[in-house]
Amino acid sequence: MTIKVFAPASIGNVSVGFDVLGMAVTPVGDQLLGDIVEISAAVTDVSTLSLSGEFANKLPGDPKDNIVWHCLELFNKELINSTKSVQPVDLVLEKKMPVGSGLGSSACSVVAALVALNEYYQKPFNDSDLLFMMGKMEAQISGSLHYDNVAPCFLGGMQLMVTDTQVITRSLPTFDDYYWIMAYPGIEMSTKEARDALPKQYSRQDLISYGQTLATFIDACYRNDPKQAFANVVDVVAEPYRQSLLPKFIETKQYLLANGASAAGISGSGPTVFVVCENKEIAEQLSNYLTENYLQSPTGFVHICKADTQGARLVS
Ligand SMILES: Nc1ncnc2c1ncn2[C@@H]1O[C@H](COP(=O)(O)OP(=O)(O)O)[C@@H](O)[C@H]1O
Ligand SMILES: N[C@@H](CCOP(=O)(O)O)C(=O)O
Repeated sequence: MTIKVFAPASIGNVSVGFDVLGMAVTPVGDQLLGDIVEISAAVTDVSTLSLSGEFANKLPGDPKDNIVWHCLELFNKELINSTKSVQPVDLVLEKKMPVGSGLGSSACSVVAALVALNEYYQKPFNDSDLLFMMGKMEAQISGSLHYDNVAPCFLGGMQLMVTDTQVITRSLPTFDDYYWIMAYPGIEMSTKEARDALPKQYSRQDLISYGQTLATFIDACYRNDPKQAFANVVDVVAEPYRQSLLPKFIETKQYLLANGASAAGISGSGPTVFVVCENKEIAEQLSNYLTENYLQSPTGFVHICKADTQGARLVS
């Protein structure tokens, strides 16, 4: 029996909710933007991990340093803790997501691996157990615990991290008519380094702005008021300190907002930019602009996306 799980790209923070808001995205059409993990019974009596896909060559040379391998180790430990027996498995990671891209690349691998393992063992763990494990793995990679990529990648849609540690995340209504452009310029930005660039403390004014814009955004989501929601996609926590690390970001954002974008910002820790568009025509125009002006290497790409409402899923 072979099981294959796909886990989608996501926008960490969505600008207005640093570390507490994230949204999964999927390109319009039938392309899959995310990672795939395949699992089957091991051919020998030891587990293995092999890699394929466009960005496999960007991952650590030793598969045991891969986050997917760490997921296997954690999952096995949890199985043993719940007195279940562990079997050797062969894992294959199809690394379709660029690393250090701001598209939740490590989250895609973590989520696909843990969901595939859970399916293989016929669901010994529930969604909360899995989410805890996903958070642990993401923290190991980025240096601190944040669920804003793993939660939407796993569950789909827009997710708000809540203070109840048993619940962790709640789904928010998304604006289904809107398009989200994802423009990855083809350069790397380490999440850990981008987190280190942030101040340790913020002013009272920033604190008030953060609370007010996030609260207004959530209120607008529930009232289905896209104009108010997207007017509040403002980042006082990360963007002011990260934008200078991202070549062409400042002038690109200015152009996008002056030419029809409802909102734009850094996806996760960058360098990917996300752009919210109220219709397909604007999305196509701005996506052409980004292709011509924001891409900086041949591995860059631009996708017109919608919110991915499914999250991690079995694929054939
Ligand atoms: N399967 C994997 N997917 C992505 N990164 C991985 C994986 N396994 C190990 N890594 C390492 O984890 C780090 C991920 O970097 P990070 O900046 O957090 O990426 P991203 O923001 O795209 O998730 C890199 O050093 C990368 O080599
Ligand atoms: N909230 C995190 C999100 C990081 O997302 P990634 O896609 O860059 O890993 C942050 O902004 O540091």
